[in-house]
Amino acid sequence: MSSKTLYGFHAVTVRLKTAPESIDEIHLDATRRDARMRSFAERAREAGVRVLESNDEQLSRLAASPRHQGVVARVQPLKPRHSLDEVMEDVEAAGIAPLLLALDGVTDPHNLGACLRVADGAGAHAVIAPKDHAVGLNATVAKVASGAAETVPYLMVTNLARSLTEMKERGLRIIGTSDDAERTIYDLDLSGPVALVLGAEGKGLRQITRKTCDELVSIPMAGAVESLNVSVAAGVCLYEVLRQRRARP
Ligand SMILES: C[S@@+](CC[C@H](N)C(=O)[O-])C[C@H]1O[C@@H](n2cnc3c(N)ncnc32)[C@H](O)[C@@H]1O
Repeated sequence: MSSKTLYGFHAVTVRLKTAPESIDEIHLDATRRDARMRSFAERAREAGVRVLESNDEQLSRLAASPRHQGVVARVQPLKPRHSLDEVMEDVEAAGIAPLLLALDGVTDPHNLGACLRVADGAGAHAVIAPKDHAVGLNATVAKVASGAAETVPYLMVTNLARSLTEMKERGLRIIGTSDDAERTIYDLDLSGPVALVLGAEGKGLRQITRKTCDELVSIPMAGAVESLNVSVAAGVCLYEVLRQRRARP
């Protein structure tokens, strides 16, 4: 298996915590010797990972980005993410209501990274996207996700509408989001099994996706702009689910 690069303090820390055996080596900026960096290097060595010192230029080259925060790791790709079946089995075994986030064609790696980060924060069990119309996991996504690309399964499916229908058959309520919907996310009881569906940056939800949803809801917009960034909208909706579930355990 060929190695790939992971960079950024949080992204590499999470990989070190969850799958240290997948890290070939970690390159650290030799000029950054603060306590956080020293303890990070110590943890990596304790986990049996080779730690090398590099300069800023080498790190930028390795990461193919100047935003490496002094930490670049060469890692083996993790085993392919779980299938929807595996995710649902885990969730059902844990006896909790599933919370999934479907992204209908998000193409910007920063948006996907931010969606994964907020999905992790709100306790979502997976993020689902169509294979053909969406950005895959890459180094930018992993960096922006701050470790969440390692913790939240990102399932790329052949046919999103079919996968949403399968979720429906498993008892999930499929809630699409669109700024033109009459009901708002605050009008729904979200304590049961739920999949939230968000649309692409420019086009929003595709027609076929809209039709597959059980209902469509909006997030109220009190100012002049019509819509929110997709990751912000994901945050509002996911945290409304979390708020309701915490209020009604
Ligand atoms: C930038 S918006 C796309 C706007 C696009 N012009 C449209 O027609 O939907 C990306 C996605 O974020 C979600 N979103 C953004 N603002 C929203 C709002 N006020 N209410 C509901 N969903 C919203 C929707 O899922 C939307 O498809």
